[in-house]
Amino acid sequence: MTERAGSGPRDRAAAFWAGPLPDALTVAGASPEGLSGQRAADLLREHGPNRVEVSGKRGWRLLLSQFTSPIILILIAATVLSMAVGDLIDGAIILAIVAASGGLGFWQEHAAGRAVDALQARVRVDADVIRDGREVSISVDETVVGDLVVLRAGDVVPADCRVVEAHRLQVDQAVLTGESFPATKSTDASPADAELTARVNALWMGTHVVSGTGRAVVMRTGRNSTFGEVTSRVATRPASTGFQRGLTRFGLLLVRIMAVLLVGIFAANLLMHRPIIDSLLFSLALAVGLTPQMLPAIVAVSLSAGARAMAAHRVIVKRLDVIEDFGAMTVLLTDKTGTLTTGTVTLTACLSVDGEPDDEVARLARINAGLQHGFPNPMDAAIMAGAQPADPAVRIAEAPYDFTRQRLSLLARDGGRPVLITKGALRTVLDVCDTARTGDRTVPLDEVRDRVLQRFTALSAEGHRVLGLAVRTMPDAVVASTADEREMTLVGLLAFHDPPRSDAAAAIRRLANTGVTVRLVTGDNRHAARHVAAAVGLAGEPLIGADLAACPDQQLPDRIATATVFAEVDPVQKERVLTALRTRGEVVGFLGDGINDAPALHAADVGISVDTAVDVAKQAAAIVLLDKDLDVLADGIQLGRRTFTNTLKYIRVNTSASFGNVVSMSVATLLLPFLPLLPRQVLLLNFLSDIPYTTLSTDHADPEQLHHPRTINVRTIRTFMLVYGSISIAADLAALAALHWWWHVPTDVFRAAWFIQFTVTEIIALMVLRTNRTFLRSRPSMALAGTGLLLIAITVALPFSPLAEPLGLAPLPGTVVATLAALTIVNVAANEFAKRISPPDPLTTERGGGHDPPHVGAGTRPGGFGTG
Ligand SMILES: Nc1ncnc2c1ncn2[C@@H]1O[C@H](COP(=O)(O)OP(=O)(O)OP(=O)(O)O)[C@@H](O)[C@H]1O
Ligand SMILES: [Mg+2]
Repeated sequence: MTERAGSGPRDRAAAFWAGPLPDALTVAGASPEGLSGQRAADLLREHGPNRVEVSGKRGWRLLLSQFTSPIILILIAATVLSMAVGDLIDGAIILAIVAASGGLGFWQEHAAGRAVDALQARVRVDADVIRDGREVSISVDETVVGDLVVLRAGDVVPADCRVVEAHRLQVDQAVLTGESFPATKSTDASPADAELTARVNALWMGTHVVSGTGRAVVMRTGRNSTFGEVTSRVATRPASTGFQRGLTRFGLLLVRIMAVLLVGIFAANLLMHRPIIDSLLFSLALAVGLTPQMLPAIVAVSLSAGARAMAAHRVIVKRLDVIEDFGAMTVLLTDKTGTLTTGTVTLTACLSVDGEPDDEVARLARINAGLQHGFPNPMDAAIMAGAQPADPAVRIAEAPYDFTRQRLSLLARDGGRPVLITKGALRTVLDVCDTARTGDRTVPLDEVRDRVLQRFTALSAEGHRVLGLAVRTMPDAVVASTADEREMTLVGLLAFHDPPRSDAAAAIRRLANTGVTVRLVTGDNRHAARHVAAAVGLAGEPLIGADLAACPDQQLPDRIATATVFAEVDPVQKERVLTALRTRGEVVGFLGDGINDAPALHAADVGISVDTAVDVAKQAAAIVLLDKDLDVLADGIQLGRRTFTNTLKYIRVNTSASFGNVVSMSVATLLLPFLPLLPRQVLLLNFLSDIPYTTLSTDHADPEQLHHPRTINVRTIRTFMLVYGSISIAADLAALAALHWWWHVPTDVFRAAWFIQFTVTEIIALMVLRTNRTFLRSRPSMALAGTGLLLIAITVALPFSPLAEPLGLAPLPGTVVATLAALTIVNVAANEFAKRISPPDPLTTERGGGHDPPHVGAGTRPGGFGTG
């Protein structure tokens, strides 16, 4: 990646990885002692928060965006043109209605955005920096150029930094580079023209520390960072969630229909020698009626309402657009420790190779756990719990724990000589041992191997987590590397207890009852995995990491089809399992809290973490649970489905009544000697019928609508459109026939009557088609019913009001009112009848056999872009 020339801070910090460190510190205005709190505060005020701002238009930009759709722009231009040639009043009315519609959308979206900002502030991702000479935790947003950042495993790299100090610092850069193996960082200089991956002394915003420790100085923040640059360059990337992709396809469908109608109606009107400007405005007004221009506001409002409802259950939604995918989730893949188990690990036994309790094993374990400098973890904490005052052993060096090797080695001076003490998953410890200590003797490992494995299996099957412990004396050693983990002597086993959560089984059953299957994926061994799985009601033989590794990508989806438990997997395999499930057409949620869960959290449709998780997991997650409680997940899923169901109601009105109205008007232009409605009436109708949508997010859903995972399905929308659109059109044309050919009403009465007719069909679509039940048996929310009635009242009153004159409406005679009322009853009956044959909400879950369009975007996850 090459740096673009420019000016300002970007330019000064360009190629900050090249050249001597002191120069870089000067450019950043940093010192090895960190910034003062005052200076940092000044910088923050001057340059703004360290944020990339992926989306979220606010203020003026949001307001403007309500008017920037091409069709609205053309309409405004045409109106201004009509005003120029004389029709001032008419034009002004049109502009007023367009402004009011835009204002309504803006107000809705704005309020929704504000509410969500407040919620999201409840989950904070921290950075540790040196301020005024002391280490403090601040929000990642508050880091400024020049800050000295302290980094440990599990930390998020808050901005682009230059390394000042590194101890076996390993960083996962997959977010930027896609490479799944961690990169080693050091203070070594990099050439100015080095590739991104070759800049060993640079750290990038958005990446995270996998192991080791270090310090680094912030060189670029926010949008000046490489991550910010990449993100803004791909700002127009395709919608990321399944639901968003569905909406996009629905939008395209409408645009296509609209284009045909627009041209058709305009041409027809011209052929019938109607005034050009009027015909143009009429066609444009119809086109506006067909574009679901309230959709962004509806979606924003219902998502924010959903997020607020979830917050009441202590579930914080960080990325709003996943709410619907949350409701669509078919598989929940979960980590073991702390989610299915209580996460409070206790050390229950330190055993010799012969299976006897052994103090020496306990002592060695404490040296290993107590002197390690890697990240804090429950196993080491359990070993140290209640430990005696410090052992005389002295730390020399360490080969820190990593998730692939699954071992932790500590080199210590114990009784005068350097000893390498290694503990880890038994399987991986045995790999590096060739002898074992039994009694006072050291014997070849093979002599005891079977006995050890039997004991290990028995302990694991009882639900213990078992580690192996091995030693090797290393005279004169001053460093420890993973290569030293060889020719070791097994000295014993450590058994830990971490009981399954008592509520897990019930929570899993509840999820299963609502169509979500839970699958377990863990780094722990197969026996322990099997035990915990059985305890929480998940059956099945575990599939092992080694089996996964041997399976090529193309065969993986079939291989994992029936597996419920995955054991002995490393972080990369967690992600592979997840991706394979998505390829199968599943909508996959991933629940995890460790550094090793970050890749899978990124790759999931719905990444879920907990507030106590490491920072990187919290950052990667789209949803954060404030309590480690599986039951709230089921609640959250219900809310996601309700949000989805309500959004679908809007789409349904749009595709039946609104769409039907447009077709009816197009047909009417051919049948009538005059325009069926004036352009301003079409726009007003459109504006007024938006009013009930402002309360749609409060609506109730029927229990059966929440019972299964839901996804948007363009095919069923098309069927729906055909059936219910036709009914609506038939009703409109029946009204037309009665008004024009039977009653022979004058033009303005006709328009007033049709205006009411159209509103009524929209209300029917909203109230009748919101449920598969008979409409009287499904109660709408008070707010929705209220705004619906308000809309009818306004529409019926309009022709009798002083506004009737400028709007071109006239009062209706009683006979016409009676006809419309009768038609309405027939219309409702027809819709109810159609519901028996073709339910408006088919409640199906679309799950393709791996080739289904909803998942073609599997590779384009947020954050998953290449180096460009
Ligand atoms: N601090 C440690 N020292 C030595 N070995 C460890 C340590 N932590 C974990 N291990 C070993 O590595 C294995 C994998 O643990 P890891 O935390 O990577 O898996 P995980 O998938 O997060 O597990 P879980 O599902 O239980 O959360 C453990 O079962 C254990 O054998
Ligand atoms: Mg874990």
